[in-house]
Formats: sequence, structure tokens, C-alpha cells
Amino acid sequence: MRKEASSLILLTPSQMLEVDKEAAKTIPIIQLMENAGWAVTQEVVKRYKPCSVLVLCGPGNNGGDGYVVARLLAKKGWPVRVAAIGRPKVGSDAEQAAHRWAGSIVEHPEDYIEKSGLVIDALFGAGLSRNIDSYISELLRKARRVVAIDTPSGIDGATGKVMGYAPHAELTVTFFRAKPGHYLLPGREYMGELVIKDIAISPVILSQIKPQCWLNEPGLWSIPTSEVEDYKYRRGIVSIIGGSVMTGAARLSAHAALNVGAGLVHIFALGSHDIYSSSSACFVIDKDSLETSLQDSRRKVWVCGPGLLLGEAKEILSKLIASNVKIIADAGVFQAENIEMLKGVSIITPHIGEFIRVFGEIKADKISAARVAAQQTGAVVVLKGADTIIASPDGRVAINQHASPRLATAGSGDTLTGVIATLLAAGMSEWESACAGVWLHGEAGLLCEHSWPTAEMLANNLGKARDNA
Ligand SMILES: NC(=O)C1=CN([C@@H]2O[C@H](COP(=O)(O)OP(=O)(O)OC[C@H]3O[C@@H](n4cnc5c(N)ncnc54)[C@H](OP(=O)(O)O)[C@@H]3O)[C@@H](O)[C@H]2O)[C@H](O)CC1
Ligand SMILES: [K+]
Repeated sequence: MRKEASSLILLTPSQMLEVDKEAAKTIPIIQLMENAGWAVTQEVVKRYKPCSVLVLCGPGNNGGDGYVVARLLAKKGWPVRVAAIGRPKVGSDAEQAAHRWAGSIVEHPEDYIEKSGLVIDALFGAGLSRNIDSYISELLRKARRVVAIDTPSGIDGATGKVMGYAPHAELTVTFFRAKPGHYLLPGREYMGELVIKDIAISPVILSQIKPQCWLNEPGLWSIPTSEVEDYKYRRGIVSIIGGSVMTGAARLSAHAALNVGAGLVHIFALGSHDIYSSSSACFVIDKDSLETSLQDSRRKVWVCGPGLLLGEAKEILSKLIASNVKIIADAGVFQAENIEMLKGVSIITPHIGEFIRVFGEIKADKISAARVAAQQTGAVVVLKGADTIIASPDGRVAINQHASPRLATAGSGDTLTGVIATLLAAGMSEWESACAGVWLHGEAGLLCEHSWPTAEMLANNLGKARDNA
């Protein structure tokens, strides 16, 4: 089902704290905590039969949620133990929640954790501020089945990084909106099933927060549908530079473009035309010079990079930039450690190795690095990986989790470039084309998950993927 763009918003832990502050103006935090604890309890009883539960409560509001869960599960007759790892501050909401827990508090959770049927991890959530210490990591290591409140403790909600240690949860229940760390790797691997629960915070607050990050799903963008009066020029023309030596990449890009609905695909071949013209009767192979081809005002979108040698990529890219066409740069273009060369390009699609070659090592995290690269080049950056990040020069970021590891096959990137080019040629914006292209590519991979897809198989599934968006 198509989701509302608002439900795809991801909030960093600091934005979430702002939300809490705003929400507290109308609903007391203790009530939000009750709602959060109730939401977790509901999800637990839905999935598990009554069993012995150990709730590990931290000193902050994450711990506060834990005390509520303990109380509600005990009320349902479940055998519950609570361990307080750090006491809540005097007068805090978490302290109030702790007071409402009438049961005992175990002093040595290490004596019970292995024997507990379920461990509720309510140690740290949005307020995680440093690495988990060795006592806590050793304790968590002993847990057999973990349900995490908000996030498994130790996962940085902003980046998905593991701060020292984090348990692998079976279920993670978060509230209002998810965080980037729920979907970025390695964090995503620690969530188990992720459930986002409404705890009565009004979405109106979001307009004050000005979110900049989304999960990449249909709803964030929409792809033009075919119309009765469609004709090839309205569907859009994609022009692809074909390498002189490595000809497979441009052919795959072209194949993908046609399969995902391009009206027309031109290939401008740098070497012999033969291999390109014999690949598909549907490709139009340019006979004119590049300069003449560029004068055709209907040909607004050009793909430069797949299968190109460095010298070829450099020379052609500068000519394309000078012609003011929209360019999607990939592969061959990233052989140069040169950011300047990319200024004037619309979309770049590097994988992590290519990204590092051009922009240098990732110092902080992938989201910040992709944002900076987008600002430096003025291009939408598609940082490809199992958690592809799409970053716009205006600061917007989308995280894609809609993909299969089986997409990691030779030529897969070339097909992605062809898809994005097609959407751009169909009139979508750079940002939307990049986001939608990444999702369609993922969907095509998921459609052939029963096998080990080749890039050609991926390309063949793109039409169906477009219909599913
Ligand atoms: N809107 C909502 O979604 C609501 C969420 N709720 C829950 O509240 C938490 C966030 O609560 P907060 O109190 O801000 O933070 P935490 O409970 O996650 O943790 C803060 C305390 O933990 C200490 N801390 C942090 N990291 C470590 C560490 N590695 N080792 C030891 N102690 C640590 C921190 O200490 P400081 O020295 O940094 O101050 C704090 O004492 C959210 O996750 C939800 O579960 C609410 O229920 C309301 C609605
Ligand atoms: K937690």
C-alpha cells in the first residue's frame, strides 16, 4: 500500500527530543511514556506466550518506558523482574514511572538474564550518548530473546553505528516516527521486526521540526503513468555514451532504459557502432558527431560513464556539461579524483569505493558525507550500497532499504543508471528520479529473488517493477 510521505519521515534522536518537548506542551511526558509502554506491551503479547520476563531499565525515559511495560505485563499475569541499571533522576518522569512499579528490583540481573524467556531492553534509546560499557555489554550478551524499546541499546539512532555493543533484537518497537539508524547498516541488522507505534503525538509538530530525511518508498515520489496520447518524445529520450572498449555497460543501461519505459534510447558510440547496433533493434545509434547530436533539443538527458575509459569519460563529460544537458554520471567518471569535474552534472551514482576515490574517506557517517558531496557538486548523490543513500544539494536525504543483496551483480549499477535517466527524461525532478530509480531497481531485484538474477534479468523485470510502484 502506498504510504503518505509524512509517515516516511525519519527523525534523528535530537529531532525526536525536540518533538518530545513540543508534544509535552499538550500531553505530559509521563502520559506519552504510559502510551509508549502500552504500545510495547501490546506488541509483545501479540507475539509471545506468557513467559518469564526481565526488563532492563536505564536511567532515562527509555528506562521509564521499561517500568511501564513491566507493570502492564505483570498486570496480565506474566512473571516479571526488573533490573535498574542506573537510577532515574529525582523528580524526572522516568522516576514517576519507576514509582508505579510495585514489584521488586533485582540487584544482580546477571543471575536471571540467561534463564529469562524474554528480555526487554529499555536501557538507552534516543538519549544514548556514548559507548556501552563492558558490564552492560556482557549482560546483554547473555540475553536469549530480546525485545528492544525504541532501539536496541547501543545503536546510534542517527547513523546506525554500533556504540561498543548492541543486542540483536527479535522485535523493536519505536514511537511516532523511525530514525535513520533503524534503516542504516549496521543498525538495520539489529532491529529484528521493526514496528512504529502511534503514541498520540500530533504530526502537526513535524512542520516545526523541518525534517530532512525519509525512508525511500513510493509516496515520497510518484512516477508518471502512461497516457492515451503518449508518444515517444513525451515519454522521454535517453542518450547514452557507449564506450569504445567496454561496450556491455552502456548496452545494459540502454536495455534498462527501454524496459522501464523510455520513449527512445540513443547510443552515441565512441568506437565501432557494430556491437551496439546488433544488440537491439530498438537502440538508435548516432551517426552524427557529438556536437550535432547535442544540438537536438529533445535530447535533454545523457548518461556518461558506464563502460568508459578515464580519458573518454573526461573528454565527453566536459562537452556534455558545456551543452547544458542533464547528465547522469557513473562508473568511468569516478576514476578521476576530481570533484571539480562533476560540477554541472545532475545526478551521480557512485558505489562506496568510487565515492571515497572522488570525495575522500568518510569521516563522520554516510549521510553527512553524501550531503556534503551533494553540496560540493550541486548534483543529487546516489551513494549505492545495501542501504543506498540519496542526497540532494538542498539537504534532503532518503535511505533505501527496498533491495535484495542479490542486486550485487556485475552490471547492476549500469541498469540503475538507465532507470534514473529514464525517469529524469520523463520529466521527474533530479531528486525524485534518483529516489524512484533506486526503488524500482530494488523492486526489480526482489521480483527475481527466487533466482540469482543477472543484470539482464534485472532489466527485464523493470517494467513490472514500475507497475508495482
Ligand atoms: N516521542 C517519543 O518517542 C517518546 C519517547 N520516549 C522514550 O524516551 C527515550 C529517550 O529518553 P531520554 O531520557 O532522552 O534518553 P535515554 O533514556 O535513551 O537515555 C538517557 C540516559 O542514559 C544515559 N546514557 C546514555 N548513554 C549511556 C551509556 N552508553 N552508558 C550509560 N549511560 C548512558 C544518559 O546519561 P548522560 O550522562 O548522557 O546524561 C541519560 O541518563 C526514547 O528512546 C523513548 O524510549 C518517552 O517515553 C516519551 C515519548
Ligand atoms: K532500548
